[in-house]
Amino acid sequence: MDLFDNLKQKVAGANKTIVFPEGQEPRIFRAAIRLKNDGLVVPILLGKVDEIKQNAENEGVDLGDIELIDPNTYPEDKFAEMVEAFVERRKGKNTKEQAETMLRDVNYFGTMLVYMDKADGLVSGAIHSTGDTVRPALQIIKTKPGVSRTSGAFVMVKGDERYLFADCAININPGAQELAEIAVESANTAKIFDIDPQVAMLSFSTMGSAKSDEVTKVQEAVKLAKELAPNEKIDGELQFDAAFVPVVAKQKAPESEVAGHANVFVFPELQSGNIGYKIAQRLGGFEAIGPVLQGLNKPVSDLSRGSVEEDVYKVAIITAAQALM
Ligand SMILES: CC(C)(COP(=O)(O)OP(=O)(O)OC[C@H]1O[C@@H](n2cnc3c(N)ncnc32)[C@H](O)[C@@H]1OP(=O)(O)O)[C@@H](O)C(=O)NCCC(=O)NCCS
Ligand SMILES: CC(=O)OP(=O)(O)O
Repeated sequence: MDLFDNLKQKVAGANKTIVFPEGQEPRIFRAAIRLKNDGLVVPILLGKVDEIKQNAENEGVDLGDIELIDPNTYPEDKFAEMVEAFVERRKGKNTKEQAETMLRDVNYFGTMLVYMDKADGLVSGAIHSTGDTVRPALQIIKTKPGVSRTSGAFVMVKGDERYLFADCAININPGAQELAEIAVESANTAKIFDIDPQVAMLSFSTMGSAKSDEVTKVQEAVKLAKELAPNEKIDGELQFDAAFVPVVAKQKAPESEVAGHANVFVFPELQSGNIGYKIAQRLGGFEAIGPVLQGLNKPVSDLSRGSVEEDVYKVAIITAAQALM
């Protein structure tokens, strides 16, 4: 079955509420209306209500009874409750005065709706940078027990081919422990997409063919990942060709059970991860859906600012599916 038909079946009728902080943006409200009409999620749009309505009218879109919330005109008693919950969660890191300012920001406000169980997930980043989109989630939603760093995965789709790439979005230069966690979380994320994970930890070296601190980091991460998840198929360090091409794998890594047929690719740091996914997308013709944030207590998804309505639609479906887990 098509990947998204399968995910749609999972979320249909579950009525998961997804908050979209960039409600005035046509790609967002168009996707939100489709998601609502298709019975896949219950959307909430944030922003200046008049602006959202005007933009929708300009685009010839009927918003119907979709919920619109402006953080600046949110009822005072509810806002005070949110401020209190935020200050409590931040445990002395932000004052009440800071909270009152921060929570007028749509990303902080939307993230608090998720934290306070008024929404099941959040999708943002069509206009905002990744930092502005995810920082509230890192500070408020936080990582699950046993996970120290959240990371961002893309599901890469072309025809029947599907792969998972990570971390393409968050950790600029992860250490070995963080990289190991990214590998384990990526294996878990792959299962959402019915990928039976075979995780390759990528490098410019295959099984010791080069020596450098960068390679040693990946080797250590492989060892730690195998200890963290002994039942997962995780191996490395592998160059991409050794990870992906059976004939190259035979030559470079004949002992590896992952080499030659990896489907989850863990990049050694963010430069290669972000560049790598965009090359596969723009030159390789793969659809890149994400980044899906892994390892958070509740689902929050970033979008590339280059995303189109269809990407928003699909990322929201994934976010709703994560909320069901
Ligand atoms: C994600 C990112 C914005 C966080 O940077 P930052 O806000 O400067 O982070 P800080 O170190 O100030 O940490 C802010 C909070 O987030 C937490 N945090 C930071 N990175 C985290 C991670 N990967 N996982 C979990 N928590 C994290 C910190 O612990 C801190 O929490 P606290 O306020 O409760 O103490 C930064 O790592 C970044 O810019 N990454 C690259 C994003 C990007 O441009 N990607 C390419 C496009 S997708
Ligand atoms: C994921 C990503 O690269 O996001 P953006 O294109 O918005 O920087």
